[in-house]
Amino acid sequence: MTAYLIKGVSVVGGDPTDLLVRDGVVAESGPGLSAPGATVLDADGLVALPGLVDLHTHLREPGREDAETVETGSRAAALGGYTAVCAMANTSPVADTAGVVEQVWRLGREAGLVDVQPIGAVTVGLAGERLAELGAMADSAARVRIFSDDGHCVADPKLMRRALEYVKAFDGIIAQHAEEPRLTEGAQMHEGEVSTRLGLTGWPAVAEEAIIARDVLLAEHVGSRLHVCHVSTAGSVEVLRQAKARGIRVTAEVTPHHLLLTDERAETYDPVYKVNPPLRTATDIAALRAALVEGVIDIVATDHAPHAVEDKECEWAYARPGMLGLETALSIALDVLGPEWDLIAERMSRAPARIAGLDTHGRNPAPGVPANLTLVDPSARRVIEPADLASRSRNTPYARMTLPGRIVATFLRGEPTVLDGKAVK
Ligand SMILES: NC(=O)N[C@@H](CC(=O)O)C(=O)O
Repeated sequence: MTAYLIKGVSVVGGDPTDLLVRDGVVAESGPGLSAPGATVLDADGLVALPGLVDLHTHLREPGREDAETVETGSRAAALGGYTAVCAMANTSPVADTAGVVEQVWRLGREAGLVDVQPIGAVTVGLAGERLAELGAMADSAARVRIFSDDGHCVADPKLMRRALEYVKAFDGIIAQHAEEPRLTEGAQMHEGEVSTRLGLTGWPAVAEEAIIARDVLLAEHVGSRLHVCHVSTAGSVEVLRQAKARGIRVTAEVTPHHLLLTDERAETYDPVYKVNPPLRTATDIAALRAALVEGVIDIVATDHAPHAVEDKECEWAYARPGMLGLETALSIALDVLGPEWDLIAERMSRAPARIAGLDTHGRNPAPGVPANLTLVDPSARRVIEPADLASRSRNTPYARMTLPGRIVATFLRGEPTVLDGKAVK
C-alpha cells in the first residue's frame, strides 16, 4: 500500500502542517514530516476536511442504470469530496428487502470509490400501506439503520408511528419526505406569487410543515429518532427549533439547491429547476441558511437525483423532479457559508456520519484516524460544464455557473479515489 505525505495542508482551516497517510490511517501529523518512500503531495494552500458524508443520494441502481449506477454515482461522490453516501430506497425494485439492500451494498463495495450505505424503504414498494421488512434489512450484511420512503411521504400517521416504534429497538431512524400528499395534488412548483403569475399549481409550504409538526410529536410520543429530509421552508425551521428545544430526537437536512436557488427559476420553464420539495423564496433561503449555521438544521445533504435526458428535457409538467448534487455540493456550501471550515466539516461530514452511525467517517484528520479525507483548493474557481460531470445524468442546475472551490484529492481508507482533481479509477 502506497504511503502519501501531504505537505503544507491546512487541516480544517488550521495552520499549515503535514499529514502522513499510511496503512489506511493518518499515521502522523505535524510540520516538517519526512517519510522515505512515500509519495509526496504538495498541498500548499489546500484545506483537508474529513471525507464528506451524504445522507441522501439517489444512485438509481437497480432499475434506472441509464440515469446512474452505483459506480457512476460513487465516482461523482468521490469527485465531490465524499467518502460515504447513503443510497435512497426508491430504486426498481424498491430497496424494501434484505436482498435488494445487500445488492446495493455489494455493488458499492465492488466500485470501491466511496462507502455506500443503503437506506431501506419504510413501506413495501413505497406504497405507504404496510411496513417493509425493517428488521431483516437491519440484520442483513448491509446493516441498514436508516429507513425512508423518500420520493413519497409516509402519510399514514399510524404507519409512521409503527415504523418509529419498530426501529427504536435497534436505535434506527425514520427519514421522512415531509409532504402531505392531499395538499400537493398536481403541484408543479412552490405555491406563491410566482406560481400565481405562471399559472402553475402550487406546492404550499404548509404541506411540508404540517407533516414535520405531526412527526416530531409522534417521535416524542414514541421516544424514537426522526430525521427530516430536504427541509425547504422558514416555517419548517420554526417547527424544528421548537421540537429541539423540547428535547425531541429529531435531526434535519437541507440541500445545497434550497440554500441557493429561488422559485423564480421556474420562470425559465426549464425543468432542470423542477425538484421536490420545490425551490422556495428568498425569505426561506435566509431562514435555512441561518438555521444551518445555528444548528437547528444539522446537515447539508445533496438529494443527488440523476434523471435521464428524456425524463428531464421535456415539458415542465411531464419532467421528473430532482437535480444532481454530489459534484457541486461543497462549492455551493463554500459560496453560501464562506470559508467556515469547521462549520462545513461539521455539517457535511461529522454530523451526517454521527447520524448514520458511520464510525470510520466524519473524523478530522489526526493520528490514528482512518484516512477518509478530502483536499480542497478554496482559491480555485470553476465553470460547471454538465458534459464534464462523472454522473451518468446531466441535470445540474448550475450549468455554466462559476463556483468557488475545487476538490483536488479524496482518500478512502488511505487510498486515493481522486488525485489532481481526477478520478483514479
Ligand atoms: N427530490 C426529487 O425531486 N426527486 C427525488 C425523489 C423525490 O423526492 O421526489 C428522486 O428520486 O428523483
